[in-house]
Amino acid sequence: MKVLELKSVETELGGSVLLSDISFAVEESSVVALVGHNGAGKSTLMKTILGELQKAKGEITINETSTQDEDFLTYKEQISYLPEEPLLLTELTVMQHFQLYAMSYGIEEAIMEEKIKSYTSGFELEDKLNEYPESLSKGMRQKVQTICALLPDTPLLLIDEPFMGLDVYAMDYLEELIREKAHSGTAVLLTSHQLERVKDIADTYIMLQHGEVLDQGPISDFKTIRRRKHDERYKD
Ligand SMILES: Nc1ncnc2c1ncn2[C@@H]1O[C@H](COP(=O)(O)OP(=O)(O)OP(=O)(O)O)[C@@H](O)[C@H]1O
Repeated sequence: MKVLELKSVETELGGSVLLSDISFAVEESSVVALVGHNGAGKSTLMKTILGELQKAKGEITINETSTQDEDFLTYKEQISYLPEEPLLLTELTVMQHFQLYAMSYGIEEAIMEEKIKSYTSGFELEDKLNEYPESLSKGMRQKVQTICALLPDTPLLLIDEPFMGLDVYAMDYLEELIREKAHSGTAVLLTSHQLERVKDIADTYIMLQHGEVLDQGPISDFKTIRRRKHDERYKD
């Protein structure tokens, strides 16, 4: 099933077209990597899917029925999002952030507690539950935001630069969690510049350039394309 489908989506901001004619689908239980140079439009596309940026044209549908234009609340409830930069609230502790996310997605208390225990142990944050964001390191804040996004079991998980600021152990653990999510049915769309890591977890890729889809296909093709470009550059 197509958990996310975009048809000819266009996004404008301040009179300039940032995305044009974007069409693709993300299937259930799959991981799709959104790749491209700085400024290619990856974060803009994530924000357009979330509805933080309003699309000028096209259609975005979740689970083949819920369109962004018709019932935005139902549409939005089916998405969990990990932003590129942590958006933590200064007045809430780490635990209160988790509770806030769990409550807003209606997660049962026992399930929430079990997940928090498991994720905080995996990310080595068990002793930080009563701390405020200002007393955490950048990587720890990123881990807190990551756990918030992983708590709900939504059909679609959007992750913008998941590995940024994480140490290698946390990156490996997150990679494992993303695989688990996909295995249990979640459709994952992630952006990353860590191409070596991405090619191990993604099933397919979408390459953006200047706000347009330059290329898309199975991740095995992406490896070949990259190798060919690398070989061409160094053949002399
Ligand atoms: N608030 C904004 N107002 C105007 N233009 C913007 C705004 N945000 C982004 N852009 C422009 O949109 C284009 C795409 O930016 P975007 O942040 O989506 O790129 P990206 O692929 O996520 O890049 P990176 O890899 O650096 O994170 C860029 O040309 C950028 O200058």
